[in-house]
Amino acid sequence: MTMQAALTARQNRAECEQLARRVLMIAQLLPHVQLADDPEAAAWPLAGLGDALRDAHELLVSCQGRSAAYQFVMAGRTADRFREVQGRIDSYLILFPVISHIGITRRLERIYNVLVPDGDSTTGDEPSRPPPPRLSHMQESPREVAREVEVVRHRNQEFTLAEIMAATNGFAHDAVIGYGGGGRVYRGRLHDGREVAVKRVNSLQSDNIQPELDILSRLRHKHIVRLLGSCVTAATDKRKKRLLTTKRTKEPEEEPDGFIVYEYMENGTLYDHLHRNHCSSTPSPVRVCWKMRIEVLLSVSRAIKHLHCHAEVSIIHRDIESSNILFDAGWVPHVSDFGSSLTWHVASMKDSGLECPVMGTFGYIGPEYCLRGRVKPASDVYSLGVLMLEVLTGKRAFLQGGLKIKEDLACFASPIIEAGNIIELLDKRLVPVPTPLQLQALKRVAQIARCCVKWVGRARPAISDIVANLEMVHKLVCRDEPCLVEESFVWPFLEEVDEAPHAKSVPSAGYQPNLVHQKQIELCSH
Ligand SMILES: Nc1ncnc2c1ncn2[C@@H]1O[C@H](COP(=O)(O)OP(=O)(O)OP(=O)(O)O)[C@@H](O)[C@H]1O
Repeated sequence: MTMQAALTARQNRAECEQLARRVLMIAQLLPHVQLADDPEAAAWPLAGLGDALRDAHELLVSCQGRSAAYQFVMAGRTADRFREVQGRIDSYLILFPVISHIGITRRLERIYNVLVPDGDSTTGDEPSRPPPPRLSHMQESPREVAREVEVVRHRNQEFTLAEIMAATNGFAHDAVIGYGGGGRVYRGRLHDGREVAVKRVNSLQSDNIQPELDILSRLRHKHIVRLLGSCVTAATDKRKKRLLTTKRTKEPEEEPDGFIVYEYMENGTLYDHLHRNHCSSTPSPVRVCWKMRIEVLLSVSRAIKHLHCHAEVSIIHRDIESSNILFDAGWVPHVSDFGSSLTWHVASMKDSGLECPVMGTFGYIGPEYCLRGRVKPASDVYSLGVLMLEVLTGKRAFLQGGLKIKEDLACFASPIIEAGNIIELLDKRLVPVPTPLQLQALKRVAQIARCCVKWVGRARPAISDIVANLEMVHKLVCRDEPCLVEESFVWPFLEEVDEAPHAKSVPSAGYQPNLVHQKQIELCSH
């Protein structure tokens, strides 16, 4: 309408056309601003724009077909009105880049929120920062959000064998930092100076590489070890063929097939800090600080929550245990070893879990998985519960007597927790005697752990409840004065009863065989 009015105006044509051009600019910019962001948020700075456009249109119409006398008398006033309306429209034009900037920032925040969900930023003594403003998911379809995630998805580098060899100094003996079921792990340095850990997976295990790469490449979380890349050598296919076609008269050669490159975790595993004696003059902070131990548990729970609830496809780790918790140079704990992990789709998930071969580490495997081969997210919760008990007691997940597994930690600790003898349970080695407030917090951790190791998967808490409760515990240890929140905080799952057979066993009275032990021993000997 404005353009049309400007064309037919006979008086003040130059001003009319200038005004029309500005209105046209607004018309072109407006749809972009509304699409780019929340229409409501975009609308409020532009609230007066409609009025300004209406005034512009009226002004242009008023310039049509007036007499020469009218023009002469009104010239000064008309010029003032043009200036005023033009000025108002200009002020809205200036706003467009700002609104567009806000729109872009919000998009980036949304992507960040998807990749690094809230609650993942505060552990340890780090100052807590306010969570980034969130947009409601109602504002954009999940498909659009997924597309954004896809765009920024971490791409893993493919390394050549020569690069891997150079980084590990030709797989030097002194570069070996760990041994796992899959193969050796080497410390290395890439040509760009980054320190890395290289897992060398031998030929018979090489089928396990791809699932681990698929899962890890989807994940970016402060407490999950980061995948940097991989190298699958050409030997893989040839070797497989050879293994299939040749009669095996000798053991297959030791030639490796694949390598996974992770960011390097300088400060070793939680297992080492809890169970190995360090010769270093400075004692491990995990050994000497209760607050640190609680922070480790909170971080691990947050990582599991990310796997179960926030990752693009939900993931069951299947091997949560202390030697799979690694500390980086800043002592930030990271969950590692996704070689046994599997993805699952909530919609297709049966209540009874997924049937699959039993994998994991003795002492940490949930009964439903160990006995019936059915895994579900609650199986990770069981392992996390055992990890909590390990951190509280400083004892290994299974107590070994000679070659036999004597008892598992869940079985040992459950009756003690139920009897309320928390002090009896706590690690008494290097760790200082807890303050009353710490004791209150540790008691809570013990109760959460007890709920996590319930016999029936259904009775265990969801990982989000565990994180919420550990966050309260963390607040408690960080406070100097008694915590008021703690009084009013609800611990819903702590009240539930459990029919767990191990709840009835006698604390530490020698070998207390139960079905899980027997099955674990069976699996172990197998
Ligand atoms: N990113 C890393 N940084 C430093 N050390 C690491 C790293 N990854 C693994 N290690 C070391 O290597 C050891 C074995 O690694 P990992 O558990 O991933 O191997 P695996 O073959 O998958 O073992 P598992 O038998 O537990 O499945 C770890 O216990 C740790 O000591």
